[in-house]
Amino acid sequence: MSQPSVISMNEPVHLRAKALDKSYRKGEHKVPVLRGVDVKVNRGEFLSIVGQSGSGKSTLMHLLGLLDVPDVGEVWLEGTRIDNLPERTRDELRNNVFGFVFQFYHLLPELSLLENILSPLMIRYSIWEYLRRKSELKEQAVEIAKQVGLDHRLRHRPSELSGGEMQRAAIARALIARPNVLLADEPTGNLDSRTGGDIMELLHKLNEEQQLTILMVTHDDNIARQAERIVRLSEGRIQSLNEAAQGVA
Ligand SMILES: Nc1ncnc2c1ncn2[C@@H]1O[C@H](COP(=O)(O)OP(=O)(O)OP(=O)(O)O)[C@@H](O)[C@H]1O
Repeated sequence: MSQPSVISMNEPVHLRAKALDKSYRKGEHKVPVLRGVDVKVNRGEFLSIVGQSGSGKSTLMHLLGLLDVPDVGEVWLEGTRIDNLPERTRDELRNNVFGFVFQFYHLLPELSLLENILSPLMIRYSIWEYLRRKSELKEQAVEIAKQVGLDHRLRHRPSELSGGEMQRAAIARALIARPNVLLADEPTGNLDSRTGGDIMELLHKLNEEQQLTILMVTHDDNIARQAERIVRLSEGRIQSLNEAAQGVA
C-alpha cells in the first residue's frame, strides 16, 4: 500500500482538533459528549487528556485518530485537514500515522507474541509482499520486542503473559508500523500501580529517545501528571490547556 501523500513516514506531526462537537443517540435523545473541543498536540510532546469517566476522553481520542468522525469541527495533521478525507485515505493515515494502545490490550489470543507484533504489517502489505519480506519484518519485530523488554517471550501466547507484558506487547504492536503519533487509551488502567509505573517509564523512553508524539487518555490524575502537559476534559469541554503537568498541586 502506498504512503498517504499528506505526510511522509517518520516526519514529526502536529495534530490539532478544532471546535469538535460529537453527540451519540440514546433512544430518542441526542446526548452531547464533546462541545467545541480544541486541542493541539505539538511535535514530539507527551500530552495527557484527563477527565472523569464519561467525560468524553475516548471519544476525543477516537476523533483525533480517525476511528470516528466529528459531527462538527475539524482534525488537522501537519497543516492538512484529515477528518473529511475520503475513507480510503483515512484508513491509510490511520494505519500509517497512528499507533493505538488500549486498556485491555486487544491481543489476538491464538497468535504468539511475535505474530501479534507483526499483525499490523499483515494488514499493511499484500499477502505476497508480506511473505516476500517476512524475514526482514520478523527482524524488525524482534528488535521492537527488545525495545519494550519482551524478546524473551516471543513464542508465548497472550494467556501466558502478565498484564504488564501484554501491555508491552500491545505497545510493540503499535510501534511496528512506525507511527508518528501513539494514541494510548488508559494504558495503565488495568495494571497495578508498580506495573503501571513501568509502562509509563517505557512510554517516556519512547517519547524521549525516539521523539514519538504520545497522546494518552486517563482518568487517573497521578498518571496524567507524569506526562509533559495535561489537558483536562470536563462535561465535553476543555478546562485547561496550559496546566503544567509536573508539580501540579
Ligand atoms: N458508540 C457510542 N454510542 C453511544 N454512546 C456512546 C458511544 N461511545 C461513547 N458513548 C457515551 O459517550 C460518553 C463519553 O464516553 P467516552 O468513552 O468518550 O468517555 P470517557 O471519558 O473515555 O470514559 P471512561 O473513562 O469511562 O472510558 C459516555 O456517556 C458514553 O456512554
